[in-house]
Amino acid sequence: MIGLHTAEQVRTAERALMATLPPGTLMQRAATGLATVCLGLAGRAHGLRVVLLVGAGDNGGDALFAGAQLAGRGAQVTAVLLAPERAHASGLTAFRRAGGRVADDPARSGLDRADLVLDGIVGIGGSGGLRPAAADLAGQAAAGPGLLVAVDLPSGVAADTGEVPGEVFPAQHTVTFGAVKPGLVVGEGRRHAGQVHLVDIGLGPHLGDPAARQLTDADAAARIEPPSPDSDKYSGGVVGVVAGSATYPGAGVLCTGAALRTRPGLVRYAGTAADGVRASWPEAIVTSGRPGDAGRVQAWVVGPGMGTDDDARSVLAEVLATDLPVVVDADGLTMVADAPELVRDRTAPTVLTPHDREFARLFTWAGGSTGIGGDRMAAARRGAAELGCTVLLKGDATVIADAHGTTYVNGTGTPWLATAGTGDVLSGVLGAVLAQTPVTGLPAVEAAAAAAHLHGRAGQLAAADGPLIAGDLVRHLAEAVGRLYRGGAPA
Ligand SMILES: NC(=O)C1=CN([C@@H]2O[C@H](COP(=O)(O)OP(=O)(O)OC[C@H]3O[C@@H](n4cnc5c(N)ncnc54)[C@H](O)[C@@H]3O)[C@@H](O)[C@H]2O)[C@@H](O)CC1
Ligand SMILES: Nc1ncnc2c1ncn2[C@@H]1O[C@H](COP(=O)(O)OP(=O)(O)O)[C@@H](O)[C@H]1O
Ligand SMILES: [K+]
Repeated sequence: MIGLHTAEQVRTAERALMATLPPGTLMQRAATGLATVCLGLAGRAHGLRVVLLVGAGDNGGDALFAGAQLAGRGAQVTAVLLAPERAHASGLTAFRRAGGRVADDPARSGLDRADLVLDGIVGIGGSGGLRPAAADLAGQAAAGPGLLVAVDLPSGVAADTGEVPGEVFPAQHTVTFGAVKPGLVVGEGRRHAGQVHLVDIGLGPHLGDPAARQLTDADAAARIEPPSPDSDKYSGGVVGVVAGSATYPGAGVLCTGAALRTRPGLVRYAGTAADGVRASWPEAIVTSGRPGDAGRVQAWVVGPGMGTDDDARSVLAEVLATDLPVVVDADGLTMVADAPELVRDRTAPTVLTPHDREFARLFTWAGGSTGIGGDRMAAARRGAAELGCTVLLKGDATVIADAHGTTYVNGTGTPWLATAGTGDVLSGVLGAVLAQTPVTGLPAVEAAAAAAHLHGRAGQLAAADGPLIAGDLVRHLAEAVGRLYRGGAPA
């Protein structure tokens, strides 16, 4: 499990640890980790042209000490000081002593021919959009040829939320210290962090509970129960699917297929796309009747492509009136927006899986001029609390939150998933994981996080050779599940 810790949580842990160590120890650990990652990325030190962008705080101190180490290994290192009189004093002394050069004029920093640029402008001490001089340097770095490495956090990204209120240093790599900050993996910040390298500076015992979490492959595997020798087709949990329509059977086919491929015990389908579903999936038990005619299930998926007419509304109400876990997606969400009490009054778990437009329709405060806003974790938590459910807010970093504030940020996937029908597949995967929860006892928020993780991995596999369509995702689910269980080993 990867814990995501806010700036305040990191500072609290740092204070506790620093009290036990000689002054400067943590910064030395951070700088040594940073220099080590940089050497690994560059593959050499001698002759390497490095430019440090140095702000007035400890983030700049990290850059200066790391720059000193690189200079000591033969790199040609130039520091651009944003506030020369406030630059980290001992960092600057060490840097000069190691042969580093301070640029007299930011315009002649060498950013136009650097091999490597370290962004030490601002770290967890930042607030608001980058100030003009810092924004200008970030822009020059982005325009130049150097590999862009952010120190702790790309300058311009809000550590706790991933909001980017102005200009930003567009990092290709971020070397972060002590703990991964949410802003590196969620919202817009994720798009500017590049590959994240976590340097252990010893904070672990002092960190406490994270503000949010991200599952690893092993975590996801542990949350999707494989069959055992005493299993039968019912013991993995039976999934019920209400999706698609006579005119548009596709959503029913994709959703049913995804549920089957995730955990093929038994999947029941009830709805007007029955003929199409039966033709595609002879393994499913299919009725064209109402959910009540389908037989017993342990979880329902309701909504994708089912329409929003009076019949659809009454079917949705029937499913939500059960005492079973329910995933509500797509058209189901549109109908819940008109009748939120259907969800609010439930005692069994409900998982809503909106994309941004559906989210804005569901929650009036999010539908205003500012929309969801830049803090996607806060938005998902607020929506979940308002309806007493779990909200899975889709995006390039899907956020899952429940009414207690427990939050996960998904770390898998690919932009190729932005294609029609992939959401229908996600709801089928989620239905299958949720149907196990009466046996596994897994909270719905964890089931949803595991489903999003698996869905993203299937997307990565399906996109390995080029563009994917939603059907490819269903076809790659079995391999994705198998890889999770085998720890990612190739098939
Ligand atoms: N506290 C510790 O023990 C450790 C801290 N470390 C480093 O220290 C950093 C935090 O240092 P600080 O608390 O000094 O804060 P920062 O260095 O992150 O930022 C403070 C400086 O940035 C400026 N600044 C703030 N917002 C800005 C904006 N929007 N545009 C331009 N400049 C802005 C401020 O005027 C101030 O000079 C961490 O991110 C990490 O890199 C590491 O050395 C590990 C140990
Ligand atoms: N740019 C992106 N990068 C990664 N994943 C994405 C991106 N855009 C969408 N996705 C994922 O693709 C899926 C799309 O779902 P959805 O919008 O409901 O599509 P549909 O309704 O057509 O099935 C979600 O799982 C979402 O997280
Ligand atoms: K930085």
